[in-house]
Amino acid sequence: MGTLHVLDHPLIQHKLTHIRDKNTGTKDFRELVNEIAMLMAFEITRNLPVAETTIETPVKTAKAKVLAGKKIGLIPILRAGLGMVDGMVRLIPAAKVGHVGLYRDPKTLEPVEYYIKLPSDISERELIVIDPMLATGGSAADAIHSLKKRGAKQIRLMCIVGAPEGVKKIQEEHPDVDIYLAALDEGLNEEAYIVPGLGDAGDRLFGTK
Ligand SMILES: O=P(O)(O)OC[C@H]1O[C@H](OP(=O)(O)OP(=O)(O)O)[C@H](O)[C@@H]1O
Ligand SMILES: O=c1cc[nH]c(=O)[nH]1
Ligand SMILES: [Mg+2]
Repeated sequence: MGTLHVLDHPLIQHKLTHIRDKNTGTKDFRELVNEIAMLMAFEITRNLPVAETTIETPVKTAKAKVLAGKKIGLIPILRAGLGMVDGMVRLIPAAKVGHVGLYRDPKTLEPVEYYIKLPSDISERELIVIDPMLATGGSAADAIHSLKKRGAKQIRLMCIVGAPEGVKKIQEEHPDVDIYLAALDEGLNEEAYIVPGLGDAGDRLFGTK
């Protein structure tokens, strides 16, 4: 079963409090989502492998470390996942970005895929699927199925707020995928919104409410 990691760094938690607040407007919401994504990226790249190299500092020859791991691919789930991309590529500038367009049908709650465009070498990359919200888990589970169908082998899922229902679904359908959250909330309401959550992440990011 994939492991659930809750990244409770104080800076992440402080910023999360602001995006939960209904009085936080679009500009601040967008900036904070990017900052949280960057901090989460910092945490989840902690174990990337490094190799030793030799460089000349102005003072002497020195052994030094460089990243030596697999190449990374970021896969935002549209729309709301887009709000996390800039923050992450500032930390991982060599990452390629693939897009999976999904929306959750408000009546059936089933994800509907409307777009997919991926780097050609996804099977050689460590993929990080990103979306601020993991509610029923339907969207993320579907996106991960799509990636696997196209050859992806190594996938992690990074969301800001998750519900236990969504975590369970991913762990059941994709036991090979580790999940990273900034917070694990109480559950879902009757419209499958996360409680207490932060409302509709896409609408709050793009001002479409
Ligand atoms: O876990 P689930 O129950 O599938 O719900 C989570 C999904 O719902 C939201 O997207 P939404 O459908 O609102 O699309 P949007 O990003 O275009 O607003 C959110 O960004 C996730 O993708
Ligand atoms: O709480 C939720 C659930 C799904 N999608 C959102 O944007 N928010
Ligand atoms: Mg939405």
